Amino acid sequence: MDFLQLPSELLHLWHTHRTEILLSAGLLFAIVRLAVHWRTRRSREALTPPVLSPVHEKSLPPLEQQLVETDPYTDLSVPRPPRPKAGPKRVTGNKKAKAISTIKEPAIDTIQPVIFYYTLGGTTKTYAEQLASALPSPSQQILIPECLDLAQIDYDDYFISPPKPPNANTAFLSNFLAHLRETHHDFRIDTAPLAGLAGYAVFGFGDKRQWNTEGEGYCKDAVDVDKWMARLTGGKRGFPLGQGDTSGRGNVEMRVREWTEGLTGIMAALARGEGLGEGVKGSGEAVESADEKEDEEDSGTLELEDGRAAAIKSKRKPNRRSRTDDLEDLKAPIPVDFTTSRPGSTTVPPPPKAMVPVNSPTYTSLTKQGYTIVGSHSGVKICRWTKSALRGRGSCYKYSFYGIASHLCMEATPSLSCSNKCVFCWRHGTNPVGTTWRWTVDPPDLVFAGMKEGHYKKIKMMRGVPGVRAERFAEAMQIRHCALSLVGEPIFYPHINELLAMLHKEHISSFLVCNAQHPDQLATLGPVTQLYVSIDASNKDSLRRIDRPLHRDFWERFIRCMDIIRAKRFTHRTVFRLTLVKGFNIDEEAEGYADLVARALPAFVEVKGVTYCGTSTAAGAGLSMGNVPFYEEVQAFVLSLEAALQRRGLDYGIAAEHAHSCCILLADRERFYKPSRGDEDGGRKWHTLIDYAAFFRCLKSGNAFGPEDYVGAPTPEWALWGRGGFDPRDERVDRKGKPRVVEVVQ
Ligand SMILES: Cc1cc2nc3c(=O)[nH]c(=O)nc-3n(C[C@H](O)[C@H](O)[C@H](O)COP(=O)(O)O)c2cc1C
Ligand code: SF4
Repeated sequence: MDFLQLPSELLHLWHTHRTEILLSAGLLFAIVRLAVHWRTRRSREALTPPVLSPVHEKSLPPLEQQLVETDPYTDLSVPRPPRPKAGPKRVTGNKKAKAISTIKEPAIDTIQPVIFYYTLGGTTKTYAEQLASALPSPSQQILIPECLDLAQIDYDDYFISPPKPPNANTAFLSNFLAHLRETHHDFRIDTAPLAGLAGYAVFGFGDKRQWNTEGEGYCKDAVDVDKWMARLTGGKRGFPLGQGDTSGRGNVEMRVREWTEGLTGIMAALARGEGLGEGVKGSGEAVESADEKEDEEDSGTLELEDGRAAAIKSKRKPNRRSRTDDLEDLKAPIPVDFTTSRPGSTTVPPPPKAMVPVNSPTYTSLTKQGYTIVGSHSGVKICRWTKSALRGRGSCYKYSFYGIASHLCMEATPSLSCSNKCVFCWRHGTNPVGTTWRWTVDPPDLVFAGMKEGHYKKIKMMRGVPGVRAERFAEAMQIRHCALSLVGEPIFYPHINELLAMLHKEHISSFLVCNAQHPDQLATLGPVTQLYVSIDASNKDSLRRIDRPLHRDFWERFIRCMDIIRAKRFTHRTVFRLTLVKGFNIDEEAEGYADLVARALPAFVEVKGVTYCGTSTAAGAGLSMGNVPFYEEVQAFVLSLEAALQRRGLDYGIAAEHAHSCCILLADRERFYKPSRGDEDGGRKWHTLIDYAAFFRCLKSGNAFGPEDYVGAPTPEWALWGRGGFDPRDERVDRKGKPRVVEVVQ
């Protein structure tokens, strides 16, 4: 063969045989290759024909027919419409978003699973063989799995690329990785030459005694193989990377089982013709997307170039109102009190209607923002921290303060409607408002079931996202915490107590946030794991300016709520949540906040810098980036609040911080700074974590109980005031997904 023709020959060969290269995956560990036979049965040749087998150029469809958009929801079995005849160029419709991959997936007829492994000591081989026998029993669609030792095969037969591996054992793996990398970068070969595969998944075995965290190299090669396979397949990650610790300290058998079950599920879905399912494809991009732009309860902070942290919400384009905007929204800014009807009024209230009707602009808008609307008035959405935790990149501040693992947390609300129009709320123009419940009411079991369904569906969509770990993914399929906040006012929902009881019955903890505008509902609220009340200002004028409440008697309602919180302090774990907005509610208000604390005596006071939402409503309220406090300013405020409390004889101390979220926690020292249970001589420590199991035990007992009965382990060292609050076991990344050094806030 003319050497100069080699590149074009290789390219030619690739285009001829790409369709026969079926499933792949695996390494060190195991990559599952699912071979694909075309529905047309035109080319039922050998899986990996010899490199120099005859080329039938015309048997390939034209290249453009292989190109489709990478819409995970695209039904790939639907044929493309015929190309229109050539004519004058006409530009119609919207510009399409850039697709991740442009290679058409074939309709799957049969699946040939192939397990590749690489082993030094034999462990991986044993697991690979176990996996082969655990996969679905062979059928017409799923064939007997092949188990291949990467040291024995020719890469070119499976992972197209020129270099051959040497025989040396230890160098083998890095050669394999180099092979994958070179294939990806080889200009003669498509950047995603394995895109014809049905999918792949990788499992790595590591040893945590020596390589404790991923940062230190735990399962490093598997992480790399997973990344390269994502690129070579154009994002065909079938299941998140699995990892097993063979040191004897981790439950490796369980990890393998979870991963195998996940893989089996995907293969079954492929066999049913559902492809890799709904979700975001593993992009395998060099810069992985850590840039979650959507809004969520605790949107993160941006680190500024000078090292300072500020709670900044990425700027979003203001929502343009359509002419058909929901009437609720148009009414919203006008403070109308529906609760105090004039005596003798003859107005007949209109019949109840759905709060968020399916065909309303509000529904469309919320859905576009990523909310799943449940029934007619509830919503669920996975927050960015849940996504971040699934990828081992850190949980929200509630993990540092109270032990909430974000990947186990569901963020939901049973009432999308609220009675305030807070200036910093990023849902303006989308959520309905009102002062009384005047909508149809969905039963709590429907609300609960819908929330769970919506949440799990969204979690499943994370399956192919780069960096998601199989272990966390499997754990996330069991909700453990529920943050009832999101948008709206949860205690507005007439069956809130029943809903809470349903959560607790399934051992899902509840954090409920209310806006201190519904004293009657607050007074009758049943058990909640942690009860928050938003304290957005320390005096009437400031509250009016910030929260823009719809109730005329908003201040009286607020004060009544303070007294109820005080009365509940021995039955509920109460928390004041302060959101600091520079120029609105910080300056000289520490004394006012201290008075409110003295009145309500909450167990905890969380102080958080506002996140800027950049909406027109916020701008209209005079809010700009200048209103976002720097972390140093939040720190200074907390110190002055602590001093103001001390002056009132209140023993609150600064317990913990999460600098990344611009959030600091004060706690009642008398109740939560004490020796650990069973270690009375160990000295006093902050105990802000929650013992969730104890909470459910208390509930089950049927006896009266209080916050002291479910105090958890001491607050972790890294979360204490002055330590920053980022779990060192998680990898910290910047917005481009690059590793970042954790800085300590002094
Ligand atoms: C030469 C060598 C290098 C290793 N490097 C890593 C590593 O970088 N990260 C890790 O988590 N484990 C590492 N390990 C531990 C292995 O991944 C672990 O012991 C695994 O169970 C070995 O599987 P095997 O018996 O199939 O070879 C290494 C082991 C050997 C022998
Ligand atoms: S508590 Fe849950 S919903 Fe709230 S930020 Fe944390 S993970 Fe997200």
